[in-house]
Amino acid sequence: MIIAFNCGSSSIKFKLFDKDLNTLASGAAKNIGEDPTINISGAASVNETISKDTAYNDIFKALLDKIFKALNIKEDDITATSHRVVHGGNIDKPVVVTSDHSEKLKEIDKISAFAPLHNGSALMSLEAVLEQLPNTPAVIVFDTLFHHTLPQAVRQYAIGKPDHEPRIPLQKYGAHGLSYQSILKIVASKLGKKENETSIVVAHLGSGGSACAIKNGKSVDTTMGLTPLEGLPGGSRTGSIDPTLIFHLVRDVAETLDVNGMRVSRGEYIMNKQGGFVGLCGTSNFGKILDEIPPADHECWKPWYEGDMPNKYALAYALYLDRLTQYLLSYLQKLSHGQDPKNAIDALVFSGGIGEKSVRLRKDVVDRLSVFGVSVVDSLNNQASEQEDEGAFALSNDISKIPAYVCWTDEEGEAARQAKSTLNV
Ligand SMILES: Nc1ncnc2c1ncn2[C@@H]1O[C@H](COP(=O)(O)OP(=O)(O)O)[C@@H](O)[C@H]1O
Ligand SMILES: CC(=O)OP(=O)(O)O
Ligand SMILES: [Mg+2]
Repeated sequence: MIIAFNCGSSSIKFKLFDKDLNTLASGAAKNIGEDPTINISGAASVNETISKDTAYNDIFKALLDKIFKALNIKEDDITATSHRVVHGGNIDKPVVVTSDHSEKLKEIDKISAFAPLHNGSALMSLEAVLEQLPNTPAVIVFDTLFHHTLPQAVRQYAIGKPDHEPRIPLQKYGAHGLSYQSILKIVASKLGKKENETSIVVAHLGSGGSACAIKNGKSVDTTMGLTPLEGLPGGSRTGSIDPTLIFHLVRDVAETLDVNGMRVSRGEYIMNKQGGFVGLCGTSNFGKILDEIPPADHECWKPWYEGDMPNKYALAYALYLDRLTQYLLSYLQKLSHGQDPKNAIDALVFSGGIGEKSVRLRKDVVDRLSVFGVSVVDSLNNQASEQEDEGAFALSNDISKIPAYVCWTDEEGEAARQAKSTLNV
């Protein structure tokens, strides 16, 4: 069996697979930082809440303990573990670590400063797994790998050379690569196309959200950058802001703080932890935002970009829609590149917790993309969120020039697949 772990910013997800990568069990610690819960489903079921201030690493250890006990797993049952690490810099393949791992992990940890909410915690979690399973190979799989195909003019920032040797080149790396790879596979198969002939625009909207333009199976643009901060706002991330704003917002921007055992500058901490939905309306829970905003026919949305927002939730929602629409429009434009979008783009895909669950957001986004002839059928859009884990579900009929889909991302499946092929097991 293979276990894949996915350490996100607000969740730790796992899936247990048999040797043919059929899912045997899955689960997650969710809402980390707000009201954490642990649930496991499969051969056994676990549903628990955990204390609010439990540290990320302790939540991981509690989850690991429950996985082994509830599912009655013995050390020998596990052939390999797979671990999503968001930032791998220019590392161009998965990395295998065993109990004799410390040098390799130290090397990878040098990149952790470039994904401060993710890499450090993922590596701490990996150490906990290696302690529990010292004889089992662990494979580190990177989000950044999928974006190694970014064209030079997209990868490059408009700035001169650094005055020192940075740990990695200061360029766009992107993130959510395991998600995009899994979505590409699922959507291509749904469309009956080869991956390298499939061109899609994907919005992965979770606690951290990003979008990606995939042309013939290759990432050609994505919204996250040198770090996962760039691009869309998230649960607690600002997304792209004028970079100088932070110098005016707080004094001592460069002073460092301890975050999960890592030194992070105050400026970077604020942009990662006190921005986004938390900064705008005090919660990172998108469900709460949806509950508090006026209905779609309220006058504040007409026209949506001019209206005065009646409350902070409506403002957060309108701002999110504004930024998301801006990126998606530019990616649809980029992939069309002078051709009829119908011939150039196979699908627009919604994914991640928000994209998979929010009927309202999908409808509002698609309405704003109508210039590209994208539309959804309301009854399909309403049904979609109930399909839960059905691969990809079509939201449009033939009227839509570009069909819209919901795709249940399978980052853990992709992580396990990469581990299996790396180890040849
Ligand atoms: N029913 C729902 N409707 C809308 N948004 C939801 C719903 N359930 C969860 N979400 C949102 O999904 C996001 C979490 O998505 P997920 O992809 O699991 O995140 P991550 O992997 O980044 O931790 C959170 O913003 C959460 O509020
Ligand atoms: C890169 C990133 O933001 O990941 P997640 O959405 O899992 O936190
Ligand atoms: Mg995630």
